[in-house]
Amino acid sequence: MSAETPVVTVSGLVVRRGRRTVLDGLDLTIGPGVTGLLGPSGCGKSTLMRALVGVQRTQGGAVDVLGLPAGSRALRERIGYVTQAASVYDDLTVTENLRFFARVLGLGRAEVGAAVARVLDEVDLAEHRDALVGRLSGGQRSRVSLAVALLRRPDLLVLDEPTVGLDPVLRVDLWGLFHRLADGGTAVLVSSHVMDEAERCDRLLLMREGAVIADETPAAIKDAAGAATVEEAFLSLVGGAR
Ligand SMILES: Nc1ncnc2c1ncn2[C@@H]1O[C@H](COP(=O)(O)OP(=O)(O)OP(=O)(O)O)[C@@H](O)[C@H]1O
Repeated sequence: MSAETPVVTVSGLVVRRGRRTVLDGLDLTIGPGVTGLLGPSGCGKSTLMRALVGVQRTQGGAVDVLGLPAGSRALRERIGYVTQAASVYDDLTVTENLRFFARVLGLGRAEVGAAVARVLDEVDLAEHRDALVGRLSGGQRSRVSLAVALLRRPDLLVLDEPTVGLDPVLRVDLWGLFHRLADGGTAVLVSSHVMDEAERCDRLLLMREGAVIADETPAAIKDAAGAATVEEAFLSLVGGAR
């Protein structure tokens, strides 16, 4: 996929959840590399991610992913999605979890061993392969969920706040991993409400109340606002929008 081809195109997206219009005519594109989706709690990041992976009912507009409408069957194996909720089994080992999910995801018996070995290596968990997931640290558990999402070598990886609750060292490790995956050709979309993580993204989408208020590299966002940090830039953009 060329650098110019958007991996995701969202046009005029409207999503209501309950009585609230969470996204009201949202337009954006997402390209290759690591894109950060940042904004305050409740601004609609998870809702947008759900729409991209095709699990969110929408009331208008269009979402295209890898050239297909979001939710298309053909996209299932091309998108990896890690939610905030734990999705792996505590009473199974890392390898048992991965082998189980590999089969659920439809990998052939002959492919499972190689796929499990590859993802263990990618998320740097090979030495914990026989540990029960329930005995792992928070950061290691997040990496098991991530490993599950990598089993099918996704073209797009959607990660909803993957660094929540992790200590700074683990967060840095995880961002290193996102960039390695992006270098390998997987477009990575990561949400966070921690503004200092923004600096680690190739590109940022800053959201506020269901709208994108900036869509640029971290450096360009800071330059435009004359700010030293993305957090300062965000606050100045929010101030300007009032
Ligand atoms: N199941 C639901 N039913 C009704 N409203 C919902 C539901 N889930 C979320 N919302 C509302 O939709 C809005 C956007 O929520 P969303 O989870 O997309 O935000 P977010 O930016 O991901 O927040 P956070 O950073 O806290 O995860 C919020 O106002 C929330 O209250």
